[in-house]
Amino acid sequence: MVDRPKKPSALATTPGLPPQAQVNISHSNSRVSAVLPTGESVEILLYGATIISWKDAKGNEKLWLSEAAKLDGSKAVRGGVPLVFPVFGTAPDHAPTSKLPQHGFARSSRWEFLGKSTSESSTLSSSSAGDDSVKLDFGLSPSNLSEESRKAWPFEFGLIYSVTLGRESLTTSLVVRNEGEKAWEFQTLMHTYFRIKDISQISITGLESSPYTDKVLSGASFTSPSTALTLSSKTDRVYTPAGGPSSAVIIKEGGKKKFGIVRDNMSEVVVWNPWAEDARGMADFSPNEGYKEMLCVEAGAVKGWQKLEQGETWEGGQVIMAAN
Ligand SMILES: O=P(O)(O)OC[C@H]1O[C@H](O)[C@H](O)[C@@H](O)[C@@H]1O
Repeated sequence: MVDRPKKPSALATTPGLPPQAQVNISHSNSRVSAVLPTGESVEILLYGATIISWKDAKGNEKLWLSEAAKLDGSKAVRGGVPLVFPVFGTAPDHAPTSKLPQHGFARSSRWEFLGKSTSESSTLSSSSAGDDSVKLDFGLSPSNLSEESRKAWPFEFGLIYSVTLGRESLTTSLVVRNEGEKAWEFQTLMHTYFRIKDISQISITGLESSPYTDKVLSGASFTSPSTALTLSSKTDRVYTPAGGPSSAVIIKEGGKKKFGIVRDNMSEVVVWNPWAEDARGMADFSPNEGYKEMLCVEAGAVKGWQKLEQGETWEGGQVIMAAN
């Protein structure tokens, strides 16, 4: 063998290049995951562009995912962050969306992965700074829909859903565009299942003195008290926070801040926990006692309808901050 004393010792790495976010496509091209150089990670199913995992640098999972969730594209995912579009729940009285299944088709259609972009920390001078965040873009258009969904909602649209993993935050944002000539209306919601330790220790602030409808009480309207919200039975409420469409909602556990949610152009916040009986009634909800370890706080635009004329665009989203 020829001796090469000056042989490069590490062809695989480029000296001087700061650490990069890693993006992987796996499970026969059906999942996209990203890991920051500091260890935070996110995993997204192309089915529904559903975020199924978000972990901090220590590997602690922030989202609740049912042990019986279907991850094979046969059913909307029970857990993580399913995306609701173009209807929240069902809307039998709204003719254009009346034929759609509960929560629409976005969570049960296969999206396209459009690619990633990264951004570095603000300490630009430091050459050792690595990627501080990674943004993954997903797209959905009529050509991705099943024939059934196409028939049920025959409008021309384009969606771009961006999931940005940061050091301490996860940002989800949606751009909705009317690509056709006819105007149409939609609702949307980011159905986040937060992982918690004990529902009895949870309090939520940011929803005080705010109008809400209670789906447990046949959609009756109320104004919430000026105190934090706690949960002790089945809860399914649609709040319009008095602080406006970008006011923060804070989830505390045992009095300590656990998550903060800041919305952009999302006027409503849905709070849902099925509690014991309904959890048992859902075939894909496991374990039965899992309702104690999850809480859905969902940012959405779900009261009334967002109307888009030809060529118009709507944009909205949320930033979720996780405390350690
Ligand atoms: O069972 P799903 O279709 O996933 O819906 C789960 C829940 O979503 C939202 O939180 C609604 O407000 C609830 O009424 C519904 O039960």
